[in-house]
Amino acid sequence: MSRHQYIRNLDYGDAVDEYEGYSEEEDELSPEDRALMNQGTADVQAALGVEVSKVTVAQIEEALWHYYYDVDKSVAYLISKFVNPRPKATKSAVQPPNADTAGPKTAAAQPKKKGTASTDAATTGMEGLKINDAPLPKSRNLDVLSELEKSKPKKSASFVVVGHVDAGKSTMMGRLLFDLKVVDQRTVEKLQREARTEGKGSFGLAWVLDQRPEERSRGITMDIATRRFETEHTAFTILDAPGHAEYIYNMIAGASQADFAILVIDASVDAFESGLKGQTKEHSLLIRSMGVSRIIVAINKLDTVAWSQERFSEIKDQMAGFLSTANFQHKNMAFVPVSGLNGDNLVQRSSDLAASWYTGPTLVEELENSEPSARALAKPLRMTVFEVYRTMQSPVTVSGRIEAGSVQMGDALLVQPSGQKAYVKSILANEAAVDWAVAGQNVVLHLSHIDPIHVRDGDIICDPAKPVPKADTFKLKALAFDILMPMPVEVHRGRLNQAGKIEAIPALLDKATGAVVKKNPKIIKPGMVARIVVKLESQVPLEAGQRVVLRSGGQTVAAGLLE
Ligand SMILES: Nc1nc2c(ncn2[C@@H]2O[C@H](COP(=O)(O)OP(=O)(O)OP(=O)(O)O)[C@@H](O)[C@H]2O)c(=O)[nH]1
Repeated sequence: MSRHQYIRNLDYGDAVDEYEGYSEEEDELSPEDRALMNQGTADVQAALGVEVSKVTVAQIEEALWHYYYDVDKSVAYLISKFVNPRPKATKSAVQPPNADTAGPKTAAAQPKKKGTASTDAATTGMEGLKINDAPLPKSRNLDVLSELEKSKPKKSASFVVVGHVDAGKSTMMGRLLFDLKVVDQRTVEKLQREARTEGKGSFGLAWVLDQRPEERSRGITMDIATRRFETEHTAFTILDAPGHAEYIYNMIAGASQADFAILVIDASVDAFESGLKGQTKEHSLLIRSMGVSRIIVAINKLDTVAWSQERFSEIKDQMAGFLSTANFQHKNMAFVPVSGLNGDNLVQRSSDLAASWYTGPTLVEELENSEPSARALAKPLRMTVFEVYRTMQSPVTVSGRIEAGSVQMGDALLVQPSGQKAYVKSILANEAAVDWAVAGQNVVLHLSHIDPIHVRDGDIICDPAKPVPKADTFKLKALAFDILMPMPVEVHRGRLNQAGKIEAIPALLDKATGAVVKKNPKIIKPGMVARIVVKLESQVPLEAGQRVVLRSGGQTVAAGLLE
């Protein structure tokens, strides 16, 4: 049964009216939803293991309701909220991540408590259930570009953290957040204690980002973890990607939202060499194909080789050579020697005497030196939906990054591929309610006048006057990672995954100029660039300029730009 079933079956106006008259005794859920809720509660309790005593059944039900019975998301939320709560906001310049994306508000989870008839609908979130009978949100018809010009907001940038499995990506980001005081000492010590208890002593810092029980028990990242921090000049969003080959589709989703990348390399004996054959290479090629041009290479775990400058230089030289063949320009590469575990050269320069040979920028300084990609401010609105969930403000709340254009309160939007209209009730950017937001910002939109069944992770929200078209066939200018020929493939664009096939290869192209070298080649070898035609099993929102990755048999076979 669909996770949206309860919402879909409701006539929202009636639901609110009926709500007034329900008695205490009635079960607030339909039998199907009660079954889903009971099963979900049991699954969440099992996943929480020994931590289950810290969470009540009501809190579990709230989380399940909010996340449409998604057990993983509910567990991640409950852990961050009740098992390892974040510290209260400090006066530090560094801001905590967006609270609205972090999970259900208590009141939001109450809409089905039919017995509490006297409760104010606005405080229960019931108001949010009226989908088609509420008045349309009012627009102030702002000229967003001139508002932007006037407000001169802090620069915002997103970066994806990639690299071979176990290179130390999550540990480094956990440590960075700790050193920037986004995460406090008590929380880190607690995570370290818990990690030790579970025989994962070295993963305490990584658990700041890896919050799912399965991630913790396996010691690997499985999905993108998003956290936010601010420096003096920039509001950054971290997209911590999984290194494990099995979860590469989540890494692709992260890379598609990034302005630049941190590539983490394990410098310890033999680890760099095996990583280069594995995800180091694949991730570098992928992020470049996804349009990321600035790369900061964090050469990590230098504590394990006594801060050998020779090892750093050896890795730096090999990586610079490899990255330039992957089409990164030397001026867009930076190399920082670090120990993510100890915090050397992340926020503060290393105090280890053995590391004194390095006098260059720290990792954070290199982040500050990175220019976000040019924003397509004047283009029509395009926003890829990262996640859909319920909040007190709206049963259809979406988070994601505005890739092009702008959005303001009261705007009418079109959701593709469902083709349904929605309106913007309110907007959150950098945790604060705002009247408008522009390309490059990660935002939360509270939508009205749309049923949640019509909005999915990976959808595109666009301007109804200039909608993104839907298609099931597209032409791609693709870099081959493997041999290409007419064959079945999986197509990845942001969060969207679709089965399809390479239907034709009309041309082999010159890598530098894009000119046709040969018409209708039979196969394309790795490293070549070709124009290929891909057919999908169903229609999805597609337009020129989108970045797409093709995979087959568990391998990335090509990536490129829609023509
Ligand atoms: N000695 C040392 N160990 C480190 C350092 N950074 C990470 N580690 C260890 O390396 C292991 C893997 O760290 P993670 O942060 O989980 O690695 P990851 O790259 O995020 O892993 P995946 O996301 O699953 O690919 C853990 O045991 C860490 O404690 C470091 O700078 N020095």
